[in-house]
Amino acid sequence: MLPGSKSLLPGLPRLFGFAAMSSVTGTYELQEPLNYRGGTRVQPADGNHFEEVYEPATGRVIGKFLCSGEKEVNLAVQSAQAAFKIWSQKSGMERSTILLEAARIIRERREEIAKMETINNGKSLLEALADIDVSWQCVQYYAGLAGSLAGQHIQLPGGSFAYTRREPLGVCVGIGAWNYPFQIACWKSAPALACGNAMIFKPSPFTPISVVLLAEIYSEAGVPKGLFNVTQGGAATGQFLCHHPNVAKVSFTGSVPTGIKIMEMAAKGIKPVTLELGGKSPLIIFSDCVLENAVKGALMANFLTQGEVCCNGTRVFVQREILSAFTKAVVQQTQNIKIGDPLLEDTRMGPLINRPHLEKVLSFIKQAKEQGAEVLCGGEPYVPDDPKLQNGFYMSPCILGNCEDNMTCVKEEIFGPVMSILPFDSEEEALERANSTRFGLAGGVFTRDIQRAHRVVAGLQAGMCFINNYNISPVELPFGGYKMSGFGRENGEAAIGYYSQLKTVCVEMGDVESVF
Ligand SMILES: NC(=O)c1ccc[n+]([C@@H]2O[C@H](COP(=O)([O-])OP(=O)(O)OC[C@H]3O[C@@H](n4cnc5c(N)ncnc54)[C@H](O)[C@@H]3O)[C@@H](O)[C@H]2O)c1
Ligand SMILES: C[N+](C)(C)CCCC=O
Repeated sequence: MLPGSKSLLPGLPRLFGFAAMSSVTGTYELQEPLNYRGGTRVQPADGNHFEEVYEPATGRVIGKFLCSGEKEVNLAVQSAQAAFKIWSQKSGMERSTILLEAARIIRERREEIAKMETINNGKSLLEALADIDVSWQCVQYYAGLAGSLAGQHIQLPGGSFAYTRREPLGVCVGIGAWNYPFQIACWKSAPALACGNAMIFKPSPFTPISVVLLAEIYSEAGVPKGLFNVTQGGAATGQFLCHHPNVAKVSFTGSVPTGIKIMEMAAKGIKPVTLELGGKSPLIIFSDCVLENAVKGALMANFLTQGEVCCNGTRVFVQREILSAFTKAVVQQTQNIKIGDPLLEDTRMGPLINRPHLEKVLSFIKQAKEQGAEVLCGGEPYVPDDPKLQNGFYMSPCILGNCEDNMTCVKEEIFGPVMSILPFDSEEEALERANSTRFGLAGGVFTRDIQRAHRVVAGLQAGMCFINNYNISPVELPFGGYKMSGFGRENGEAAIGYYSQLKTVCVEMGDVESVF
């Protein structure tokens, strides 16, 4: 277990029993079709253009796929509708049995899935394994809830009564981002399927591979053919899905600008949406914290998955009395992060997702310098020694000092390994500055003062708050944003409400009293 990690990234302790795996970086070639429909991998029935798939560690193109067109989307919806008829008639316990089997298979195949995730996304194998553990735990958690989904019984005068039924919505669409490809698909599909829905999932075109493994696993576990389909493509494919009249709900994870478009499309069909969007979250470190934990927390808040994490605490507010000690320690530990081949066990930071994104992150750093920030470490392209990695999309993790609230690096989501340090003096000041953003996904506080800790998180305008830790994600906890970071919740019991609808049945036990 990582020191102090406790239940951090559940499953991490298992990792250390994991046999050393030699790196196969630079060898994988994509061969099989990536669409999944009717219980099998298929080539799309039509398409608009081809997308290349990259291995970020080497910069190699490992394959390409045809982005699905309207005809393919229609077929996927038809397939899901047929499966929905069967699945929605099953009892919660029947669904639970199948989902438990899916969770078991994911757990059994965790190393293979994690390896695929690392090859396609670039995150370290250590993190990918933890992601896959969170994924099977999520499926297992909703399998556990499936059997007890129930309504209410309400007594009415004269022996009459009413009851409510929790019913599925129908065919739900899940649209995912590229930073947690397999985990996002599980966070959406597990509650959706537990509630009796079917799902069509469209991953990001940057990371199309691992979600097809999930589709195969659901089939192997025994879901009806077509219950979980994968449709590949980018914006155009996503639009066909969102506009489809037989789609009942859209659950989206991605950026704010795309989230706005998703909401507009869903509005046309009065479809409910869940929006898991971006953030620029604050992490407030008080001078009475356990400094060692606060430093570790700041690294966890900024550098998982190369900083490409929606809920990262990238605005690190540090009380002035400990600014110097905190900055020295955090810079030192950041410089020690081992960058390189993400499939090697001791690598802690892999490449960013692709070349344009790397350049975008570097340009944020250039702009930060122009606006007066000081680069305390990193922020440069990084070229590993291994010749096969030399065209990969690596950079050194960056810490910016001398930051001010109005700088672009402090206001905008960078989605890369860039931490901004901001000194503060009082609690009131820190809270006001922390909330001075259009985002509201997450926030954190490090302090030994228990009253202050609860007071500060109560004041934070954010959906996911941490006290004396950051970026842990047990599946029992609801996760989602305030303000422009979205609405709806994933994980926890709360997600059930977003994948089901209540029917009220009013039962008369006497005679009808008519006013006519
Ligand atoms: N809140 C969360 O849980 C969470 C989790 C992960 C990532 N994110 C956010 O995601 C962003 C990074 O991911 P990204 O670059 O993949 O985001 P993105 O918005 O560019 O794309 C997300 C998904 O939407 C699809 N898409 C794009 N345009 C579309 C359209 N017009 N109609 C339908 N679908 C469309 C993409 O193909 C992709 O599958 C960051 O802002 C990050 O904070 C949020
Ligand atoms: C697993 N984490 C680190 C909480 C990230 C959740 C998904 C956000 O990008």
